[in-house]
Formats: sequence, C-alpha cells, structure tokens
Amino acid sequence: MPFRPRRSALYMPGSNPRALEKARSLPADVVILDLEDSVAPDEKAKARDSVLRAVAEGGFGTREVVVRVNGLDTPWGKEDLAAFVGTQADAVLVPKVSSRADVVAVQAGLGAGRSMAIWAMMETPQAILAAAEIASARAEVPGFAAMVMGTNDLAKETRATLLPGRRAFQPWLATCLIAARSSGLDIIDGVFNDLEDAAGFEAECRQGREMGFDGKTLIHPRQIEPCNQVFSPGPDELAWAERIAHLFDLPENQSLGVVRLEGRMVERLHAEMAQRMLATVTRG
Ligand SMILES: CC(C)(COP(=O)(O)OP(=O)(O)OC[C@H]1O[C@@H](n2cnc3c(N)ncnc32)[C@H](O)[C@@H]1OP(=O)(O)O)[C@@H](O)C(=O)NCCC(=O)NCCSC(=O)C[C@H](O)C(=O)O
Ligand SMILES: [Mg+2]
Repeated sequence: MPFRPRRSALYMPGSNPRALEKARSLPADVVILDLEDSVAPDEKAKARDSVLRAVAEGGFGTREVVVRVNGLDTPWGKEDLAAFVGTQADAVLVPKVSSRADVVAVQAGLGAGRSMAIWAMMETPQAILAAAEIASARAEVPGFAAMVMGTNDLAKETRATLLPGRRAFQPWLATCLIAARSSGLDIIDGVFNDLEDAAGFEAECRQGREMGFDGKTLIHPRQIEPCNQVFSPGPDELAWAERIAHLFDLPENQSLGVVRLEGRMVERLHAEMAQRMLATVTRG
C-alpha cells in the first residue's frame, strides 16, 4: 500500500460552497466534506447534492477526499452512503461507530463493487470500551483504513472538560491509538475548537504527534500549515534518520543487532523506524 500522508485533515460543512471550492487549493493532506454535525437537518439533502457535485467535478489534486456521512441510524445515513458508491471519493467517514458490527454494516451498505475506504469516528463511550474490537473489523473489512477521534462528542457524552493538555481525554486517546495500531490502522487526532489560540493549537498538535497520531483533524484553513509542520519530521530528525537508516547495511554491522552511534544505542528497529520516516518525506 503506498504511503498516504494524513498530517492534516480539514473538515468543511457540505453546505458551504465557498469552503468546498477553497478545499481544492488548501495545503491539507485530507479534506473531509461533512454531511453530519456541521449541516443543519433542513440542509441535509442540499448538502449531499453539493458534495456529490464537488466530488464529481474533482480538482482536489493529491488531497485525499473523504465524505463524512450521517450515521446509518439517522434518516439520512443510508441514502448518503448509497449516493457516494462509485464516486471519486477516496473514503467514507462514519460517525459514532460503536461496535465492530457498525463497520461491517458500512461495508454491506457500500456493496460488493465498493472502491472507497472506510474510516470510523471514535467518539462515543461505547467506542472507547470496544476500541480493540472495532479495530479488529479490519480482518473482515480490508478497506477499513483509519480511525478519527471525535473529542467534541466525547466531551458531550462523558461530561469531561476539554482543557489545555486534555488530561481527562488522554486514556481514551491512548486506548484508541493502541487499538488502531494493533490492527494496522491509521489514526487521526480530534479537533481544536479555539481558532484564536495559535499557541494552544500547536501544543495540542505536538501532544498528538508525541502520542503517535498520524495527524490532526482541523476546522479552519489557518490551522493547516502549523499542523503540517508539527506532523512533519524536522531537519534534525531527518538528518538522524538518514544516518541510521542504512547503518546495518554496512559490512561491519551486518552481523550486529545493536551499535553505538554518537553516544546513542541504535538497534535494527530504529533503522526500520528511520526508513519509515524517510519514506514519509520522499512521497513526491
Ligand atoms: C468555524 C467556522 C464556522 C468559522 O467560519 P468563518 O468565521 O466564516 O471563517 P473565516 O471568515 O475566518 O474564513 C476565512 C476563509 O476561509 C474559508 N474557510 C473557513 N473555514 C473553512 C473550512 N473549514 N474549510 C475550507 N474553507 C474554510 C472561508 O470560506 C473564508 O474564505 P474566503 O471567502 O476566501 O475568505 C468555519 O471555519 C467552519 O465551518 N469550519 C468547519 C466546521 C466543521 O466542519 N465542523 C464539523 C467538524 S468538527 C467535528 O464535528 C469533530 C468531531 O465530530 C467531534 O465530535 O469532535
Ligand atoms: Mg462528532
């Protein structure tokens, strides 16, 4: 599977034509065209038509195009899903997934000829409790590619408060992260709601990267560049990766499992990590 950068995933309301247009030129790795919570009930049908038109028109370049449908248990979900089968959308993002059966049901809704990947929002207490079981659906649904944290819905459902540092949310974030990795899924962090707090936003991006997330979901174009920067390796990291990526190919190291380089222990697993990092920046 070729590497897909998912550092920045920008949501936009499917009912906002200006945002849909702008998405074609913004430097986000992923654009999420939303039919769920950012679209009022009376606007659902119109938003679906607008997003269908935008996807058909294309012009998103290398950006991954993801449509967030309404839940399958809502009046709009099944129709949303059916409408995007066979379109150019790369993936469908399903909100409020709470069990493995939910993922399997989405696959059934897409039908046999589906070409879209499936992404699942992790944003209910049930999803946190069943995170590993949900992730394991990948064995049955190979198109299941990613999880996305929904920290706003988690705040609503748990009554926890989203504060700087997200202390209350860390166990839930870590649970989903380890569940995703246990099944080979990508996982993208939740949104940061305060558009005026640039320092707080950057700190939360750093926290997400440190925890192991592949990227962060965003709500405004101004969040894209700082997010891409945090989720990209810096010059020092790249220089170190280049030094160790092929360390064990050297004749003197071929029979070794561990070497000392510049005062640090380097094992073969570090060389593999370095190669992965280098692959993320040579994607073109
Ligand atoms: C939050 C906003 C409502 C703010 O809108 P506004 O004040 O109008 O923004 P600006 O005037 O600063 O906009 C400047 C220009 O940028 C464009 N723009 C703004 N936002 C977006 C966007 N998200 N994507 C693309 N383009 C955007 C404006 O059109 C302006 O363009 P121009 O005319 O050229 O000047 C608004 O930003 C917004 O709607 N954001 C997205 C909201 C959303 O999608 N929410 C749903 C996802 S969040 C969520 O549900 C997470 C999860 O489920 C959970 O539970 O946590
Ligand atoms: Mg949500």
